[in-house]
Amino acid sequence: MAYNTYSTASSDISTPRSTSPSSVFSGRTSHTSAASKRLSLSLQRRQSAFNPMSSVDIASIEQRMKMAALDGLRGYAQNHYGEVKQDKTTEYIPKAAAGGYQVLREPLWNKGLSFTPEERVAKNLTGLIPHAMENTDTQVERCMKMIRTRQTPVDKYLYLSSLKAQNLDLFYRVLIDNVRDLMPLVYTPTIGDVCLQYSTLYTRPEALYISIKQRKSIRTILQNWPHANPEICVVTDGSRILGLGDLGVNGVGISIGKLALYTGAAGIHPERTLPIVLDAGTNNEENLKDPLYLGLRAKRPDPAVMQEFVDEFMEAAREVFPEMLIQFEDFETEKAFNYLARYRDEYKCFNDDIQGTGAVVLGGYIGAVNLSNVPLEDQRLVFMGAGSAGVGVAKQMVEYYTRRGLSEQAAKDKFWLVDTKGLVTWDRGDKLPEHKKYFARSDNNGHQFRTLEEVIEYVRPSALVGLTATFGVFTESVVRALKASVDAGGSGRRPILFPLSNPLTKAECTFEQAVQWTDGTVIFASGSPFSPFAVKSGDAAVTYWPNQGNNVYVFPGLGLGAILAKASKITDEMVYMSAASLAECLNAEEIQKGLIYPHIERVRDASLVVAREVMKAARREGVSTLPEEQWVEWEEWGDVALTKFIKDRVYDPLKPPEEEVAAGLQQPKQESTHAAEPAAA
Ligand SMILES: NC(=O)C1=CN([C@@H]2O[C@H](COP(=O)(O)OP(=O)(O)OC[C@H]3O[C@@H](n4cnc5c(N)ncnc54)[C@H](O)[C@@H]3O)[C@@H](O)[C@H]2O)C=CC1
Ligand SMILES: CC(=O)C(=O)O
Ligand SMILES: [Mg+2]
Repeated sequence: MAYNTYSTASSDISTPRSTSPSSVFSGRTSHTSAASKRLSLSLQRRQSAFNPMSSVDIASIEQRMKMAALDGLRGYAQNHYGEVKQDKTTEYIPKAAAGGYQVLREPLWNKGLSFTPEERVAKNLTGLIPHAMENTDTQVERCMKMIRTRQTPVDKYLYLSSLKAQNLDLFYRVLIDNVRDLMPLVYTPTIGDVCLQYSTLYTRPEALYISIKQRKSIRTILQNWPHANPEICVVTDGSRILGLGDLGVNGVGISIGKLALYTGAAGIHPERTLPIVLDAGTNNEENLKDPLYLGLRAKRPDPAVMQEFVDEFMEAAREVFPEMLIQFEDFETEKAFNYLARYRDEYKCFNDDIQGTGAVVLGGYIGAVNLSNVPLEDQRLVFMGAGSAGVGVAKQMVEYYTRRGLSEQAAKDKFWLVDTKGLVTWDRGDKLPEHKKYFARSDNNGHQFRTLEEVIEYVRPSALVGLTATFGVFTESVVRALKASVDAGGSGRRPILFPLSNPLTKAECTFEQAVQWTDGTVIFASGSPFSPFAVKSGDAAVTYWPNQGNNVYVFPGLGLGAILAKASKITDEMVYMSAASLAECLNAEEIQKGLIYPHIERVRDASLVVAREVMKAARREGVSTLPEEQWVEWEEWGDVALTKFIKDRVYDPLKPPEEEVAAGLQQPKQESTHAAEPAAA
């Protein structure tokens, strides 16, 4: 019978997971390998026993789904998928197969328990989900309850990851509304643990995994990505993941985590994000020995070979996705600097660890100087760690000083960089790598300073920045010496102390230590979040507020601004403006609390401001390719119009429209209802 016959072309339909048009790894290419053909045949057999729908109808559904996927028309599929005509000649046609089940399996279409009675009927969902119809708040509450019951941060991450695979809108609503609690799970510190165990935790693909062995197929791999026109890609080679070192392919977790924040913290649609890991092997012996390790079991290649691989990737990425912005993430030091220099003028790309971190720390430093009672011109900064982040931050600060009138040399002279061998000087006897030369000191009169204590005694700094990936290097004696060197200038002067390494296990010191060792005078920012710290004094308690100095305050807004401005590249001015605008983002309550970054709950507000100023910088620099008339119009209306333009484009799922809330049509908290009995099933 015709309805029992499945053509190869329609075989995908037999498994809901792989047929959803925008589910990961379904999509435009047909199965070619023998294994997938076998799988597909067995699925056909299984399905033909279960679903006697005609191959014509199935092909037509598949066609519709593919059209929906290719056009990115989610609404098309949602509105029309349930209307697929059924073959009247068949005795029993599972309606769910003609719509409902697919809708529930597709994370971008699934609305959980908030499908209306009408939708349940139209999409053949009746009975496939529990009877209750719930509003967003109730569903968010359930998720938060589930997260709280999970024992470890990794378990909580896994719950969230599973939610993300099932209902994207709900996942992002939960994340956005609970960012203080959940960002530490989807990002640092938990993402560090997830990366360490990625090969064991793996259940499903979430990224593109491009092995150096497949370098001739990079275009095909990119074309296999199921979503059209990604706007932002975070790519890593896993060689320096947070402060955890070379994790090989397991480092892909950081690309996934950063992109969750592009959506959560800046509102870039999740379908427009693309996580990639370039798998060129690993020098991590533990990974190589792990039978479950998912990456290439080989040592990393020569830098020249790696460079060719990355060259090929960049070319292919531009060819397949010409509009896509590429963020380099967590490449080890030399590669980070080399690739940035090599690609920054030719491609739309930036390096988050060098430029994003530079901007976020400068943004915080501007506020910190105001609080420190040490004038900008008197600040002296010691950096512990002279790698991609350390040098990136110091250079961004030099830019700030020169924009305030200092010569480049005078600005540079404010920085003393320290690495594992001590103060970086020209004459300390080792061959300095290229990136350290800019800040190498020559005014040390032949003296070498091997320990941080010696450097502090010599420099008498007002600020100490840690980017070493080494836990505890800011010891009590170091922090007390910093305080003493600041205090020496007069009362009320406060030390700036930024232990910025991630995850928490790599922080140079804790917040509690910083408060205690400076008698509460510290101005503090760390890479991963610490909790506020309360100290009892008599009957009262004083609460100290830490800051999180993490590039999450910059990269989402920088990326969003560059995308919306249709920038052809990322210029220094755009990066600088992300820092300068971040520094302006504090509200009165944050200033009153003595913060230097907005509360993390306001990261989306900050990203919006950063994106706007980045867009304007792109326009000034002549790299925005938006039509001139558009800019003229915005310039007439000022920031209001540009802000509205950005707001209108950000993804803010399951949020009642502002006008409805204002009109009292949507209460902040609604009672759940039960779905009315469907009129027809
Ligand atoms: N808060 C944030 O937003 C960011 C934090 N980071 C963190 O910064 C850390 C470093 O990152 P990268 O600069 O990219 O790494 P990197 O490997 O390029 O640089 C590390 C530097 O620290 C030095 N170092 C290591 N151990 C040391 C020790 N005991 N004493 C003195 N110097 C020491 C090394 O010599 C090197 O100069 C990582 O933990 C990373 O997670 C990086 C980017 C952003
Ligand atoms: C935050 C970040 O980019 C890092 O630790 O590498
Ligand atoms: Mg990073």
